[in-house]
Amino acid sequence: MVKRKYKAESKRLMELMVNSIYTNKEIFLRELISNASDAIDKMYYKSLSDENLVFNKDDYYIEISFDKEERTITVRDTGIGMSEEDLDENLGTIAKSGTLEFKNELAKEDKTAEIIGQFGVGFYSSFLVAKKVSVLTKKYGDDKAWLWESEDVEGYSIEEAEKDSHGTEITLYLKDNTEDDNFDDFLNEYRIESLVKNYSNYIRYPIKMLMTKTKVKDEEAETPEYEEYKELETLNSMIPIWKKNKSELKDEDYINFYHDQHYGFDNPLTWIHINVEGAVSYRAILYIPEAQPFDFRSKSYKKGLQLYSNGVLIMDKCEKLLPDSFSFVKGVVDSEDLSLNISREILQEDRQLRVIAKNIENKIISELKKMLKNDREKYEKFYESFGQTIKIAVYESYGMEKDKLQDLFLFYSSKEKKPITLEEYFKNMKEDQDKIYYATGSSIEVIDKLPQGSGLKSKDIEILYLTDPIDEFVLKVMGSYKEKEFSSISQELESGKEEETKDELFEKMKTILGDEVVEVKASENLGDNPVALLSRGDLSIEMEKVLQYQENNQIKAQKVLEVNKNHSIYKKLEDLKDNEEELKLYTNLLYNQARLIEGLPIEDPVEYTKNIWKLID
Ligand SMILES: Nc1ncnc2c1ncn2[C@@H]1O[C@H](COP(=O)(O)OP(=O)(O)OP(=O)(O)O)[C@@H](O)[C@H]1O
Repeated sequence: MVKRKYKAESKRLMELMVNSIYTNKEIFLRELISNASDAIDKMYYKSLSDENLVFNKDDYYIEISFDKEERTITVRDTGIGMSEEDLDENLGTIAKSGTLEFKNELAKEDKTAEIIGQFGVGFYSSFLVAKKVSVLTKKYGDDKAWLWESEDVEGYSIEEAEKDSHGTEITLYLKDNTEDDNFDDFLNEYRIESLVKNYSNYIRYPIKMLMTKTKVKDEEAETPEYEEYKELETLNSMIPIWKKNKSELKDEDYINFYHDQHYGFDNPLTWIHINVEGAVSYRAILYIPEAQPFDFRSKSYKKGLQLYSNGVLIMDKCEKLLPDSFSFVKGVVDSEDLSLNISREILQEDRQLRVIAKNIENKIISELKKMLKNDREKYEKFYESFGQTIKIAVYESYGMEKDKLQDLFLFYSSKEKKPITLEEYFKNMKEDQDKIYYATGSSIEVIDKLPQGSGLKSKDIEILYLTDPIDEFVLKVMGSYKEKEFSSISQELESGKEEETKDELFEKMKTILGDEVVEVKASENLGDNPVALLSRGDLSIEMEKVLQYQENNQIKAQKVLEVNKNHSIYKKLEDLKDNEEELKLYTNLLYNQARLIEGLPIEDPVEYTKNIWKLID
């Protein structure tokens, strides 16, 4: 059987490839610059084994220029260049990467190179914006130079040409403007500058361009006149801050980088500079902002870190690098070990990314714990801004994130009169105490006066005051801390236990209140308060409020009205037991007052007020 080769309509294939791989036309410049950088790298690696070649840094750079009249953009490098054969092989064959071969050769000698190219397609992205591309090139060590040209992706030509020194000069003849695309946009020095800074800022070699400047024409003149002149400027900053050693960097370097990258208008509260070498190597700088980003609470806020591979920006917001609990963290990650997909836009597979994300999460947690231990004030400031985000993450994971994050929580303590951690509460627990008590309400002051807390306080038991509406939901999904169950002071202790002897008074009060309460009963824990409202079962009164507010849900907590038998008001009720009208009046009043204490609305405020007037009168 004769084996036949596939045939392909190369023009069609090329068009398909170019237009389907890249979603963003502007990346053509990133690809040409990356190729130029690889070509200079090859000179560098050559110099390591070639005695005759001295790698003088100043001789190696990339230069971009454009011609508005001709509508061309040129990217020139002083790299290794290409021979006629190289041109034919590398630019004449789709998906052939001379650079990958070079990297593989180095690998055979156990050398690694931070080289960018690997797929053998980047060059063709030129055709996203150009109708014609010409490549003038001379290989290092060769006498002859060559001109490769291709128009409308329809084949290419190679002819001998003139060029003084080694390197490559690629000229793009821009496509005609269309209704959708204005290619002339690229013929603007500020546009090019911003593309370089965005995608190629950390290419190791200088990327230069003539930039327009102004100066005063005549210093002596009374009214100064300005004139324009051009100056060759390096557009990229080359060495990224995250590749420098920590010891080289001052606080202000980190703070400046935070502002330069527009991570926030505030100053960072702290930062973590990571350099991991291992199965997956990466470097990162992570910032914890001082204040919430201005759009943090809006739907348009997107979490994520900037992701670089070998100094080339791959993604501006890589969501997968950050868990929801730390969605406020800003920063950058750079790794050589990522498997990029061909467009360098998304990642081929997630394994490396998952390893990095896990590692980053652990680093953030340990940094926060360190802050909690060493700089409590700073931590409290952090927690004020972002504590809720961490709590929501625990709640939304149905408690799965609990073990990881629970020691980052702070809640106000009734005893310490300041926020404490769960661990601190745990350590302070009484020997026979088997529950972690909490109380909920709109503010510390309000909670502090809740009658339900009196009993515990008299026994010197600490209570956590929860003022954030999410708090109780979080504790409910957590269930316990170090095997100590969370227990609300507003939750009935022994739910629904039938009393041995039925209390006639309480029965009557229950009848008056109807479905508003499930029971009226006596309590020993109300201190000097006559009544209090407690909840039975899982849904607390605080949760009822949040749910009604959030979801306009009519779901209600089962309420129990507890009455303090040691209070004089109880005695009064006893006396009124057989006076139906008076008992109704007082029962309703006391119930509504208990509702008010809990922050619940009164169903009929007019009736309630009139009843009080009746008593005053
Ligand atoms: N400026 C240049 N100087 C020298 N060789 C170059 C230059 N540009 C391209 N080449 C050669 O052409 C090959 C193909 O380039 P192309 O950009 O298509 O792919 P790549 O850079 O290898 O991989 P990737 O698609 O990942 O960018 C390169 O591997 C390199 O051998």
